[in-house]
Amino acid sequence: GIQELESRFLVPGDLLILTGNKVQMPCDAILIDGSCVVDEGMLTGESIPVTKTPLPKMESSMPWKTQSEADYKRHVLFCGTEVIQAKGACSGTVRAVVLQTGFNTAKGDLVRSILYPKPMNFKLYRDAIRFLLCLVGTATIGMIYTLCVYVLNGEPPEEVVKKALDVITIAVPPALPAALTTGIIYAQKRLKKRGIFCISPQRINVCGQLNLVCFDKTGTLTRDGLDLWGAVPCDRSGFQEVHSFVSGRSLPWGPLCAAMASCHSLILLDGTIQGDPLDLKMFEATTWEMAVSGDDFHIKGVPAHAMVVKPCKTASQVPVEGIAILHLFPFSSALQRMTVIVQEMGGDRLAFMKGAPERVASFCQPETVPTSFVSELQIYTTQGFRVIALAYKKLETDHHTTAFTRDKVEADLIFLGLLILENRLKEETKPVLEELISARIRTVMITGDNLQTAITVARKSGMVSESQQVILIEANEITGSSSASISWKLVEEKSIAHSNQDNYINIKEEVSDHGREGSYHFALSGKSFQVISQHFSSLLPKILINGTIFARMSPGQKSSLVEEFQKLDYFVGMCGDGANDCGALKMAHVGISLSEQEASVASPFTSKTPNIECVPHLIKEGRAALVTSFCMFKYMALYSMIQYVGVLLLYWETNSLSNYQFLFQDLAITTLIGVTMNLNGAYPKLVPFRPAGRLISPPLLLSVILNLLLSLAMHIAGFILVQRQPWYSMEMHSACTVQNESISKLTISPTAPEKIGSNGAFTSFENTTIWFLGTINCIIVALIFSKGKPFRQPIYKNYIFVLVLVIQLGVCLFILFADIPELYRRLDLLCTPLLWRVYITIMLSSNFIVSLVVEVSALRLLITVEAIIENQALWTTFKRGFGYQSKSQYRIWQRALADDPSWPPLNQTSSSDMPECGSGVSYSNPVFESNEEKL
Ligand SMILES: Nc1ncnc2c1ncn2[C@@H]1O[C@H](COP(=O)(O)OP(=O)(O)OP(=O)(O)O)[C@@H](O)[C@H]1O
Repeated sequence: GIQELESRFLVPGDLLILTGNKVQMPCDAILIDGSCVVDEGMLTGESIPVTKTPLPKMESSMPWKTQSEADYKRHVLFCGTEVIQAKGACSGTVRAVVLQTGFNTAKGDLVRSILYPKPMNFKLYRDAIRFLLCLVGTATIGMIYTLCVYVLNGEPPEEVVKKALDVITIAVPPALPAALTTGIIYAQKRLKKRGIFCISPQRINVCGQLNLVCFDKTGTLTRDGLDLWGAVPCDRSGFQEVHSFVSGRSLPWGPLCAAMASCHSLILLDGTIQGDPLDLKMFEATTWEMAVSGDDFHIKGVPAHAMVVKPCKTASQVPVEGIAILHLFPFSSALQRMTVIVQEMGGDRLAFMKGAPERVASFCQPETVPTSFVSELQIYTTQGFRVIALAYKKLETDHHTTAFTRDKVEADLIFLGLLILENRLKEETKPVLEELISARIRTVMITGDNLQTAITVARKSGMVSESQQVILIEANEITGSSSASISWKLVEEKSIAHSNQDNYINIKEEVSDHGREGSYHFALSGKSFQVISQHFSSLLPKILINGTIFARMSPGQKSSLVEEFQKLDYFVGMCGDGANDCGALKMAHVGISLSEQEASVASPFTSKTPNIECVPHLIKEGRAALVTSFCMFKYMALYSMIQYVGVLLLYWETNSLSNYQFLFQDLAITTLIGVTMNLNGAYPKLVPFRPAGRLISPPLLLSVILNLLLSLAMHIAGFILVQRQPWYSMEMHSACTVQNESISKLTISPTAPEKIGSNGAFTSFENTTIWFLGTINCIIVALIFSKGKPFRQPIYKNYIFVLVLVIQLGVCLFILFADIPELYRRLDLLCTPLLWRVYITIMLSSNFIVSLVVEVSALRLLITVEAIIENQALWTTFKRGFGYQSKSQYRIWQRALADDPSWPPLNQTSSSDMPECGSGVSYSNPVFESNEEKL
C-alpha cells in the first residue's frame, strides 16, 4: 500500500510516488514511470531545466546502468535537485525507486567534496611549514643562548625557564599562519563585489599561478541565445536553396517544419515555454504554439498531459491540426543528439532526430544523405555557424510508444536537412583573450561543437591569430587489419564566399602577435584525442604543447584533457557554462562557472556576469593575493626577528622588554600594520609574468635575510654604542633629569646604570635604545615590504595604510623626543640626552635607506628572473649563460620541440605499430628521439 513518510525513513529499494510540482528530492532515485522536468542547477550550475525519462523496461538481470540505452543520468532524480514538473505516463503516476540516501547520494558526494577538497598540493603551504620549522630552529638557538646566559648569571631556575620559553613565542609569531590567508580574505571580498563567488578560497592563490585557461565555446566565448539564420532542406536530389529566417518568413509545411516544431525538450511552465535556448529558437521560428493535452483539450490516442504543438492561426496552410510528443529520448552532450516519437493528429506516428550533423547522418539511410553533405556542411562551419541536422522516419502505429527502444527508433532515418544558427562572439571575448595572450597565458578552446566551427571561432576571437597556422590532427581507430593511424593536415584558409560579416566582430582587425608562443596551433576532435591517448600516448604531450582547438569533446573527454594539461605542469583554469563542463570545472586547478546561481557547487568559482571577463579579474586578484601573502609573511617573519634580536641582546644584560613595551610593539604597531598593509587591490593590468609561487624562492629569501642582517647590525651597533656613551651609567633619579644638562658635565662611572626613579625592573639605557630601534624598525620594514606594482595597486593608493604608518611614526618620534616623565615611566623608558636621540634617528634613517636599496634590487632580481623564465627569447640566452633549466614538464617539451626541425609534421600519415599495447608509434623522428633521450 501507499504510505506517507518523512524522507528520513526512506531506504534504498523503496518505491516513491511523486505528486505535484516543485518537489525537492530527498534521495537519489531511478525514474521508472512517467517523466519529470528537473532543475539540476544546484548540482551542475546549469540553469536550463533537464527532462528525465523512465528507465526502459527490459527482461534482463543485467545491472540497471547497463540497461540504460544512453546516458544513465537521464533516468536518475538526484538528491537536492528540484522536480519542477512531474508528468505521469499511461498509469497516470510518476514512480521512482530509491537508489541512495544520505551521504551516499550525489548531494552527499558534493558535501564530501566540499568538506574534504582535492588536495591542492600548492607549494606555498609546504614552504610555509618549512619556513616555520626554520623559525623554530632559530628559536631553539635563542633558547640555548638564554639558558647559558641566565645560568651563568646565577638566575633562579624558574626565571631561566620563563625567559627561555619566552624566546619561542617571540621567534615564532602565532599569527604567522593567519598572515598567509590575509591576501585571500581581501581578494575574496573584492571578487564578491565583482559578482565572482568562491566556495574554495584557498584556490584564490592558485589563480595567481594560472598559465593556461581552457574555454568552453557555446555560451562562454559565443552567445548562448543563438539566432536561427536559416534552414537548408534536402530531398532526393540533394540540398535545396537556403530558407532564411532573417526576414521572419516561416518555413512551409513539410517534415522539416514538423521536425522543428516537435523535436525538442521544451516545457510549458506557468504558461511560458522554457528549455534549451537552441530548442527555443528553433521552435519560435516555426511560429507554432505549445499546449498540454488535458480534459478540455483531449486528443484521441494521446495520453493526458502529453505536450502538444499546434500551428498558430496565422501560420501558413498546415494540413495537420497539431502534433503530440509521445516520447522523448533526451539530448545528451555525449550522444550529441536527441530523438522524439510524435503523433500527427489524424496522421502518422513519426520519429524525429536532431543533433550534430555527422552524428545524425550516421543514423540515416545512406541514400537519403546528399552526396554534397560534407561540402555543404563546410560552407557553413567555415563561416563559424553552428549547424544542426534533422532527420525523421515513420513508425508503425500499432505498437505502444514504450515498446520502442532508442536503438530501434534511431535507425534507418531519412535525412531532412540542416539548421544554421548564428554563433556570435560575445563582445568581451576578443579583448579578454587578447589580454590573456599578451600576458603569456595560453588559451585553449574545448567545445562539443563541430571542429571547423571551432577553428573559425578561434580565429575570429583572436585565440589563433591571422598569421598563425592551424594544423588538423586526425587519428583513427584500428579497423580490421589496419592499425590506428594519425594524420597531420594544414588547414587552408578559404576565402569565405557566403561571409556574413555582420555576425562577427571585425575579423580584419589586427591582432597583436606580441606574446604568442609558436606560429602554429593543433586542432583535433574528441575522437582523435581518444585514439591518440590510447595508441599514440608518446605523442600526446607534444600535441598538447600546441593544441589549442579541441572540438566534439564529450564531457568525459573535456575533463581528461584538463588532466593531461595538468600532467604537463600547467596551472590550468577552465571556464564553462553548462552541465557538460562540470567534470572539467572540477578537475581544473581553477574552475570558473558562468552561472546565474550565486555560488554553484559545480566549480570552485562562479561568475554572475555571463562572460569571460571574470578570468583576467580572477588571475589579477590571485596574483595580488599571492603577493599579499608573501608581503605579510615577510613582514611577520622580520618583525618577530627584530623582537628576537632585541630581546636576546637585552638578555645579555639579563634584561628584557617590559610588558607595555611588548604590548606597544604588538598591538599599536604590528596589529595595525597587519590589518591595513594589504588593503590595496590588484593592479589593473595583467603583466606577462607571474609572481613567485613559492615562499622559499631566492629573491624572497634574499630580501628577508638582507633586511634581517641590517636590523641585526643596527641593533648591535645601538647596543654597543649606548654603553660607550659618556653619560651611560650615570645615576638616574628621574627619567628626564639630564634634559638640560650638558653632557660634558656628566661623570663617567664604571657601574651599570641605576634604576632608581623608575618603577620597572627593565629600565636601562640599552632597553630604551633597543626598544626605539626595534619599534621604528618595524614601521620601516612594513613600508619597505609593501609591494605595489606590478601585481598590486601602488602603496600610496592604500591611503589607510599610509595614514597608519605616518601616525605610528609620528607617535614613536614624539615619544622619543618629548620628555613626558609619566609616559616614560609607564613604558619603562629612560631619558637620554638629545644627541643620543638624534643618533637613534640617524641609525634608523640609514637603515631605511639601505633596506630600500636592498629591497628594490631584490624586487628587480625577482622580476628579471620571472621575465627570463617566461620569455622564450631571453630564456635561451639565460639558459646558455647560467645553464638554468625550468623543471616544468611543458617547458622541457617546449625546448625539445623548438630544437626539432621536423616538428610539426605536415601532410603525413603514420600508424601505430603495436595496436594492442597502444604505446608504440611508428612515427619516428631521429632528431626528436635523440632530444627525448636527453630530457
Ligand atoms: N538541444 C540540442 N538538440 C540536439 N542537438 C544538440 C542540442 N544542443 C547541442 N546539440 C548538438 O550536440 C553537440 C554537442 O553539444 P554540447 O552541448 O556538448 O556542446 P556545444 O553546446 O556545442 O558546445 P560547448 O561545449 O562549447 O558548450 C552540439 O555541437 C550540437 O551539434
